[in-house]
Amino acid sequence: MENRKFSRLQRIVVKVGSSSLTYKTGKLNIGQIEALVRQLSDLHNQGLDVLLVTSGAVGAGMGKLGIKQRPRTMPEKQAAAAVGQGLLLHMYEKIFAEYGLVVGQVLLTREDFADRKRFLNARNTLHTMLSMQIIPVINENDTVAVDEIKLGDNDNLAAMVAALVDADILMLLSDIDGLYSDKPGQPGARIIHEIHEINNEVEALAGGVGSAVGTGGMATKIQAARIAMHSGLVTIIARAAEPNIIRRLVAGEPAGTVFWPSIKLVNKKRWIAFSATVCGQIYIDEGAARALREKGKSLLPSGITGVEGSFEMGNTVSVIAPDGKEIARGIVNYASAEIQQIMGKQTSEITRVLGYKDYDEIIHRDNLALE
Ligand SMILES: Nc1ncnc2c1ncn2[C@@H]1O[C@H](COP(=O)(O)OP(=O)(O)O)[C@@H](O)[C@H]1O
Ligand SMILES: N[C@@H](CCC(=O)OP(=O)(O)O)C(=O)O
Repeated sequence: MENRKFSRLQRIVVKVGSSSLTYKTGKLNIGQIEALVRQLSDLHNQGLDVLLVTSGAVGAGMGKLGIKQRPRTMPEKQAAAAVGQGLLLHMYEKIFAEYGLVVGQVLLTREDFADRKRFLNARNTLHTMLSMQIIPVINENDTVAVDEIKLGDNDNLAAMVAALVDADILMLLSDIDGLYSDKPGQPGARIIHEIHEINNEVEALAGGVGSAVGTGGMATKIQAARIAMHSGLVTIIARAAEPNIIRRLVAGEPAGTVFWPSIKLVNKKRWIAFSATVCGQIYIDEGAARALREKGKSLLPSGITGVEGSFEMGNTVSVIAPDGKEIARGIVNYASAEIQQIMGKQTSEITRVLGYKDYDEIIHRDNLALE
């Protein structure tokens, strides 16, 4: 197979899963961590911007505490993560230091992506770290993240980080060398080398949860690849334990499974589409769906047939076509209670109905990210 050609390769996000960082005993796989750090340090020395998203806090904590089964309750997981995150960072700090590099710990939760101010703040911090030649070592802030604010898996976290910093490539390194056509180990299961579109068939390949310590298996890796593809970056799933895998992938060697990106969304639309919390639904008629999809228009009150959820102006909502499919997400100019009153009406009627008119559009096209 020919070598892959990347249009730009300046900034890379490498995510390593728990299964690759810890042994079955629960202890850290130091050899693996050393091999990863060595390659990342070398790429950093070549002038690439390198960000590491690392799992393994819960796994490492379990090892230290002598817990055999992955904890079920949230507080137990959090306690294990509190212990394990320290161990992990210590290890990275120590090994990167051997190569003369400095790391900085970044712990994120869903809220850091859902709130635009925090999103911009996180982006500034990461950009500043890169400009100061610091290697960001990123994980979810497991010790404070309860269910409601949890991303839950580091595949999605890594994709969101990659989109956040405008990376060129996202590598998801795991205990398996790529996405297989069937459950690995099944007769006839073979690796899929390239994916250009994530359709139902591709999604069906993700056979539930992954290894004993990992979270999400292939399902979350495919979700992550979807985010990355829509954000204009290449995703590769490959095996962490392959010798020199990161450097080989950067060199274009056709290992693992590559997901090629679709059109690049501008930053704000990307944030609307993938990071913002969806606070409600707006249902629209066929005419409005066509105007949005085919003509790139803003959403006006006249095309709206229903509203669900309670949201404020400035929140992100999903826009649903008559066939029940979500066709866009956007930031609303009016609260749900106001939209209830003006839906189906002409723009010229807004003032009469509400007593004021701040905007003509319910969602301006600049704040609308189409599917
Ligand atoms: N179609 C598939 N192709 C490859 N791996 C799959 C597939 N379906 C399920 N898996 C499982 O996903 C696992 C990797 O996911 P996970 O354990 O969450 O890894 P990580 O800890 O690296 O995130 C593999 O070990 C494999 O058992
Ligand atoms: N934040 C968790 C990782 C959760 C996770 O996604 O794990 P994995 O599927 O192994 O990447 C931890 O550090 O244990």
